Amino acid sequence: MPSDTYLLALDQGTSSSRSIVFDRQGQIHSLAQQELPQIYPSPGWVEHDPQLIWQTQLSTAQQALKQSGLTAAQISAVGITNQRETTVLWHKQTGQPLHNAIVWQDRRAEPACAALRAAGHEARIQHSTGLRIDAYFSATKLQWLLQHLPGARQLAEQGLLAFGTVDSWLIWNLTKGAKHVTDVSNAARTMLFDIRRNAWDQELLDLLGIPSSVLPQVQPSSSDFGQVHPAWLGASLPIGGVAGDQQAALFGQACFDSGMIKNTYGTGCFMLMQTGAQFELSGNGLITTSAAQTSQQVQYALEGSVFVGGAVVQWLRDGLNAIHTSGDVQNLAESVPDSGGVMMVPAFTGLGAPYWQPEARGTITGITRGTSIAHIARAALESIAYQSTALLDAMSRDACQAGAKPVSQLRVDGGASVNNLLMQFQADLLGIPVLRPRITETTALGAAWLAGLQAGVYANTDELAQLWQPERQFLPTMGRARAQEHMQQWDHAVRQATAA
Ligand SMILES: Nc1ncnc2c1ncn2[C@@H]1O[C@H](COP(=O)(O)OP(=O)(O)O)[C@@H](O)[C@H]1O
Ligand SMILES: O=P(O)(O)OC[C@H](O)CO
Repeated sequence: MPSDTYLLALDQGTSSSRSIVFDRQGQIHSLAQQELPQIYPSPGWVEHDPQLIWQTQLSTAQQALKQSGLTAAQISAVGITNQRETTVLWHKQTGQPLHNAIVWQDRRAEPACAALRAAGHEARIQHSTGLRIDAYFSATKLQWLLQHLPGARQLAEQGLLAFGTVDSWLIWNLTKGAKHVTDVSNAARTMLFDIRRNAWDQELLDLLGIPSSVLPQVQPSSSDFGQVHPAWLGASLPIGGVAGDQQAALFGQACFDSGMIKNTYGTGCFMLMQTGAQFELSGNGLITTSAAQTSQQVQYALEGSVFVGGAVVQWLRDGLNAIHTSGDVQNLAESVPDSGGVMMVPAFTGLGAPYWQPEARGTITGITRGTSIAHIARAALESIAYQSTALLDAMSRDACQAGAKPVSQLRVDGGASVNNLLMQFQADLLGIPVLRPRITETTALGAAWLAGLQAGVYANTDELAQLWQPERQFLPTMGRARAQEHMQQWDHAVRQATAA
């Protein structure tokens, strides 16, 4: 392969659409980004306009290509990564969406989930999909659309409707309706996909009243997803890689071996551990999901998510006016030697894994007359590391119960991973090195790598593992006894938040 080979990654996230041109070494050659408007029709509901998802994504791809100074013919392949679970339903003949996309954060399907739990389906669903029954996943969002949109069920039964997560919707548009496909890592987030057999779960489809004609065809994450129509980027380009954003980040962090873990510190935090071909159900509050697959060979990951990660810093900025920009939090927090006994549990919307306490609410405890806003900022920052430590502890327990080696390092990315104070405290609590890579755009990089493998730009994952390099390593400096004391204080604070 010539060294002037490039890959284009489309990264469709919750708050923005981004496109990045990478060179063969994984260096960013050009990047374009556009905000995506959020729609909140009623409390707990979150929607996106599917046409804006498509238009912003296309426009950033065109911009990134233009800025790169390359011609489309110099791009070897296109990779797609996306916000997961978000549900789109469209008409196969007109290509028009029937409704806004229902976003992963949307809670409208909670009553349907409660009914499934009450009817005793939890174990059956977890056994096949690896998931807990929750409105977060696509299944009950799709069920809601089919039940509430006039004529939708009839159209679906006539085979005229297409359901897709955001990757499917983008591919449908990029190929001008030639492909209705998805990859295993996105299918795994629908709560309709049997991740043991790598196939849609017909029994579950029947239970939820979902006609199989609406479903996309499922492929390995690195495979032929069709061609971008020449009308869009000036040439026909192969789409060779597709993965949900968190699985793409696991891939982009080169976590190819069982036991390797990455944590993405964005608005929330998403921690994934590669578990290889072995399907394991967590005994410690995590979910099992498909990792990106480069062949028909199944690959799994354990996943835990923290609902409020970097968002606690946004709250300091927008809710408390304690800082001007998110980056200011480091100086403020560093102006005091520690949090002075203050503990913050940012359970603004309940607590996710491993606690699963939807009713919990945020608390700040340990305030004295000497407490300043700096102590609160430090406690807020530390809460991100505490929550992530609880996830890693759960993963370590699962790994240990499965007879795996102890976790030896954590790879990090996402907006808040630039914060050195946070990363050092994370390493101190965990007692293992925290590694921040040179390229922190690991989500897009993962999609580019998946596409590059399919296009023959890279021979195998060993070659990709060589490209991954740390920019900085944070080594633990705190004694283990002190770290455990900290975690006990955190556990105590969580008990207070869940009792509130
Ligand atoms: N220096 C910083 N220290 C701590 N948090 C930060 C810093 N810079 C940005 N953040 C937080 O990172 C988050 C944005 O990260 P990003 O990866 O872009 O998130 P997302 O993909 O969820 O939109 C915001 O919640 C922001 O408050
Ligand atoms: O778009 P992000 O980065 O907020 O990620 C969203 C996740 O995929 C939701 O599961």
